Amino acid sequence: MDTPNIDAQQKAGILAEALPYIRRFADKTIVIKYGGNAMTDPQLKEGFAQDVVLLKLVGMNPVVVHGGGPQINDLLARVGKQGEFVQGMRVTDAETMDIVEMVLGGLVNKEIVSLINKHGGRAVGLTGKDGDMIRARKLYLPDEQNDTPLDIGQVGEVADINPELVALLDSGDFIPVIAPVGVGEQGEAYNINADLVAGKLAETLGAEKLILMTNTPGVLDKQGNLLTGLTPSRVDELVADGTLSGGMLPKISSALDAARAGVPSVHIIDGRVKHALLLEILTDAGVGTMIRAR
Ligand SMILES: Nc1ncnc2c1ncn2[C@@H]1O[C@H](COP(=O)(O)OP(=O)(O)O)[C@@H](O)[C@H]1O
Ligand SMILES: CC(=O)N[C@@H](CCC(=O)OP(=O)(O)O)C(=O)O
Repeated sequence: MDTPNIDAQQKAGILAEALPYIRRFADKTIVIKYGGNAMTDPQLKEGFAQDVVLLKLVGMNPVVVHGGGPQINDLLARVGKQGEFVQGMRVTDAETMDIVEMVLGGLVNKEIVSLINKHGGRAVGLTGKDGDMIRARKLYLPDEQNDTPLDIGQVGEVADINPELVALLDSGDFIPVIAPVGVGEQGEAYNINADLVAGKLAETLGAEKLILMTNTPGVLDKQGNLLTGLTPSRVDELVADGTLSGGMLPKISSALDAARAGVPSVHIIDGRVKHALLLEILTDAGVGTMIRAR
């Protein structure tokens, strides 16, 4: 009889170790935010799609919300415009909004859908306009120097999410892939930061986990060391002393809101690590930063 080599035995052992996690998360919803910065390497993108398909096949309900900030910047540059951000949010005039919608709802969304489907999943791509799913209102940013809030154009915050469409897709074994474009009362489009959509969606769907995949090992302190766990008071300190800035601001705020709203586990992880999703969900190897409600 052939003795399986150690490599195969190790693989079998690893698969067996995943069993308790598979049982624990069966039928549970996992909202995965796939950041534009984490989707640069073709091999990593393939790995991401494989992981999502695997999670679905073992009985979980992965729901993907994607970003696409760098991809929007690329198309803006091609039409001679430079992306501008305030407090981690893109200043969005009418022309920029068209490009945001084209890139997020078109290029990026369909690329992720195709990748998942190539690996045997049944992904369906949507924006928040589909089925009137993500209703938005205009977002005004606080201005520290002034009492008047800042107007950064067609940028929205989530007013309300209708979970019916996602539930319908889940029940049909489809994998929803959602672009963060919201719809206003008059049918107008709003550009919403993808972290905010993912957090609200996790809350609305009663998700078991919210995973925000980005391009850093997690939240880092001033010296660049990984902070593996964060409480709201620690986050306040890190914002106040400037340790958290740019795109990390909406991310952490969305993560905290979701944790406080009862999402049991909220993580910011490094999407540049191969199979980061499987490591996070199916092993003890904690990767990244866990955000706690208290
Ligand atoms: N303390 C911090 N720890 C980690 N990243 C930080 C921190 N402060 C700011 N950042 C920035 O936040 C970025 C992640 O946010 P963002 O660029 O919006 O990525 P994504 O496309 O994944 O949403 C990091 O690449 C980093 O430049
Ligand atoms: C208002 C706002 O900033 N919207 C984002 C939406 C995309 C996004 O969030 O992409 P990442 O996750 O890759 O950063 C933007 O226009 O870049």
